[in-house]
Amino acid sequence: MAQTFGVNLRGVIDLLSHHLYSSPRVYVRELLQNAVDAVTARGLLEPGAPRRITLECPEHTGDGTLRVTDTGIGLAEDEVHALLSTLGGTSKRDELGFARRDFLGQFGVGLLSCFLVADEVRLVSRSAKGGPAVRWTGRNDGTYTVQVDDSARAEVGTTLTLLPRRDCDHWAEYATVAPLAAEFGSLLPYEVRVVGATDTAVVTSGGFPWTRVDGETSAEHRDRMAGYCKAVFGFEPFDALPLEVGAAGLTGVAFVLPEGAHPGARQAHRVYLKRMLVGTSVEGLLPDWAYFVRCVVDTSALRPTASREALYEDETLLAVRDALGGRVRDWLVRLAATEPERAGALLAAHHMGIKSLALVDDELLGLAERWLPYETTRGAMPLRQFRRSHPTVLYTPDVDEFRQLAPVAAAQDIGLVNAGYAYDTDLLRRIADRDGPDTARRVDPRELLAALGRPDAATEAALADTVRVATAVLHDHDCEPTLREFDPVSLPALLIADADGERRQDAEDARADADPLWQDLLGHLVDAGSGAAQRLVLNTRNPLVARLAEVADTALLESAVRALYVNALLQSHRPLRPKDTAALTGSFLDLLDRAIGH
Ligand SMILES: Nc1ncnc2c1ncn2[C@@H]1O[C@H](COP(=O)(O)OP(=O)(O)OP(=O)(O)O)[C@@H](O)[C@H]1O
Repeated sequence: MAQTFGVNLRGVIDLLSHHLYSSPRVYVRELLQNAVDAVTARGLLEPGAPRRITLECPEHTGDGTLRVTDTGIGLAEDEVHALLSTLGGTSKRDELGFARRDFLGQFGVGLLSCFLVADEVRLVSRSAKGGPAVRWTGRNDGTYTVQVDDSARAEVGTTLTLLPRRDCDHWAEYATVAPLAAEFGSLLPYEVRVVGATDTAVVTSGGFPWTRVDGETSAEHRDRMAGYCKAVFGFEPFDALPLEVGAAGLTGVAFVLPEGAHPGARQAHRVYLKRMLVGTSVEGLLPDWAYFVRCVVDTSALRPTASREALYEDETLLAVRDALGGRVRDWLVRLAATEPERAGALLAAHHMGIKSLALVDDELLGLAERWLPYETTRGAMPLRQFRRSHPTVLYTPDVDEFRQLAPVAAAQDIGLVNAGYAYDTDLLRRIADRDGPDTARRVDPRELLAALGRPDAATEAALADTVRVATAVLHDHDCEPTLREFDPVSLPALLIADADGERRQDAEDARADADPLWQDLLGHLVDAGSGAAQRLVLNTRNPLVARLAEVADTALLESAVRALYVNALLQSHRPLRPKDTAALTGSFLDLLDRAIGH
């Protein structure tokens, strides 16, 4: 025979009330939510019925309790059993179990959050549908009592009384409840009042703060939005974009951060669901690339998680994310067309997000190309500008390589772009895909070598010995010397990597460490290649290099070549291998020894 699960009520109540929600503060939200739903339900039945919700704090009630009264639909005795006394019992789903559009609640567990702060909850209610008033008392051990008592309450509606636990008194105080009610409920459609000893706060304000009010000029609206953003997020926005996604019943405003937000920064949006605050740092409302935008929205179609503190990642949320991302993107494109200066400043401030979007969006690719500055041998400038004087954009995919090649390229009048930062190389590849392979190309260091002039025969002859010694010394470092004359004169030597040679060198290094089986195979690879992995290009225009021709002492020549090699290697920012470090130390000490003399 099939048996049903036994349920330990106290355990379930503890689980739901203490572990579903992140903080006891949410009990205020759940109370407001039930009261709002009850008022809404009554309004559907009796359009002219009063719509009031009042929270009376212990300072006012005088007996240590918090009292929440609403003029809502109330509950009859059978409903009290079916809804209040049943976990998961809710009046807010339709026959098929779907959450009904007009209501905030849907899970039938919210009332349990009262047990976060109270041991006992008392309810007195009179239903708008008729019948006598009824009393219900629930305790955190999972027991409850129901009593029909027609004298308990004359008017239709519900009063809920919380007896705070001894250690939770502060959760019921006016100083806590009034700000919490304001935070969660300021946009609710009915008047919510919090009463303390002498103060009364009406926490609801009517319309959405982002809706333009009658008679407000667009400049006034903009100023008001800037003030609202400052109050909510703490920054002066670069701009405020109205948001509207009809299909998701969404309205709101998106604020663009003024400068350099970090791309890894968490998106933190303020989300209201049917006018009740879900959370102040809800994620996933915008695509990742829009990390520089913060939204405040109200929506009726997105689904909250049961704790009501985050959004459920479903198809609707995906569609909303797409729609809002599209809105931000269109705004960017329009800004670039109408206010190019401002757009340029914004794009420069948020270039990471824009670049990541430009990888998949042609229009943004155009904006990135027109506005985002790149480091080039002609100074910092957008690619569009660079392309005007360089039909083919030569770029290095590596910052270190750029640092090393740029001075030489600039002196030879070769334009070079540093595409070593995030997304840059991919963007240049996209531009080449769009406009043709000749538009942008990774520079091959060897083509730079080809652009450097050969020294005259006399210079070559004078340095023949130097080259011979250098060839022997550099062999150990898988490097070959070459003589060229180039600017800048101050640069004695340039180290250029040869991709084929590098691969061969890697294989050779691997062979040294590999077991015999692999050594053979790697040996084939090593032998198949030709040429060294690197080339040390000695600049014959440099006075130091020129003077090497006069050095007769071979040992000194060797140290000088080693020193030039290591110096060029350091400038290329490539890692030093143990033999390079040894060359650095050896040549330095030898030259020092010679400089000091005997
Ligand atoms: N102030 C009230 N007036 C009338 N009915 C109420 C009131 N508070 C609670 N109820 C009834 O008790 C039911 C259970 O409330 P509870 O807060 O536990 O869940 P819910 O609001 O339906 O869903 P959720 O878990 O999403 O809040 C409600 O569906 C509602 O029918």
